[in-house]
Amino acid sequence: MRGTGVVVIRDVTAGYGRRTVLHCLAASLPRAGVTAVVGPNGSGKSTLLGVLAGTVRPTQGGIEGAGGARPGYVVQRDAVPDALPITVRDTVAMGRWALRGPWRRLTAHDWSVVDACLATVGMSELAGCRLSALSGGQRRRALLAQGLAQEPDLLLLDEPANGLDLDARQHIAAALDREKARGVTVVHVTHDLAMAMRAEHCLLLDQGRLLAEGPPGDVLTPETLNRAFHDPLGRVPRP
Ligand SMILES: Nc1ncnc2c1ncn2[C@@H]1O[C@H](COP(=O)(O)OP(=O)(O)OP(=O)(O)O)[C@@H](O)[C@H]1O
Repeated sequence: MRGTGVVVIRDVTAGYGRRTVLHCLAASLPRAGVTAVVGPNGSGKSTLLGVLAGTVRPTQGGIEGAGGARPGYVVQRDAVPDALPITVRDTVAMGRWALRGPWRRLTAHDWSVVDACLATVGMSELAGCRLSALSGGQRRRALLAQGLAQEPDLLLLDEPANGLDLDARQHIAAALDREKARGVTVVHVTHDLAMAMRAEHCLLLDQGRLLAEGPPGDVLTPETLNRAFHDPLGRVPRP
C-alpha cells in the first residue's frame, strides 16, 4: 500500500465491551506521511491506533485504503517480560519473526536489517546488553527498533518519545522522517507538541471525538488546545 493517497478512517465507532470510546470518528491520513495524534489522557488515541492495527474492532465504520498494508505496532508498555534473559539485539530480531514466522531461522539479511534498525535508534553500542539492564528510555528505543525491523507499510507508535532525552528524541524524529521517505505511513500518538509540529498531519482528539484535523500548525492553536485540554485556569499549552 506504499505510495500516495490517503488512509480513510470512515466514521469509526469503537470501544471495549459496552463502553464506547471512539464516537463516529472520521479522518484521512496521508500515505507516506507522518500523522501525529494528540489529545488529553483517555481521549481515545491508543484506541484509534488499535483500530488501525486491527486489534480493536470497530462496532461501526472502518478503515479504507489500507488494504493489504502490513502494520507494525509499537505499544506504550512492552510485552517482553523483564526476567527474559535476552539481549537488545535479540529483542529487535523478534521484529523479523513477524515476517519469517517464529520457527524459521533468521537469514544474514534479517540480521543486517536488525543491525541497521539498532543504528537508526542509536542503540548499536548496547546491542549485546540484556534487555532487563536497560533504562526505561533505552528500552523504548529498543522497542521502536523492533517495530522498524518489521519493515511495516503502516507504522503505528504509541508515545514513542515519551520520557526520552533530547538526543534520543532527535533519533526518533529522524527515524520517522526516514520511514516516511521510504513510503511508510506513520501514525504516532504524542503528548509532545514540538514532536507533533514536525508531522505533516495532525488529529486532535477530545473524548473520543475529532476536534480538529489538518496541518499541525492549523490544528494546534491556542484555541483548539484550550478546548481540548479544558484548563480550568484558562492557561494555554504552547506548541
Ligand atoms: N483494554 C481496555 N479495556 C477497557 N477500557 C479501556 C481499555 N483500553 C482503554 N480503555 C479505556 O478507553 C478510554 C480511552 O483510552 P485510550 O488508552 O485509548 O486513551 P488515550 O487517549 O490513549 O490515553 P493516554 O493519553 O492516557 O494514553 C479510557 O477511558 C480507558 O480507560
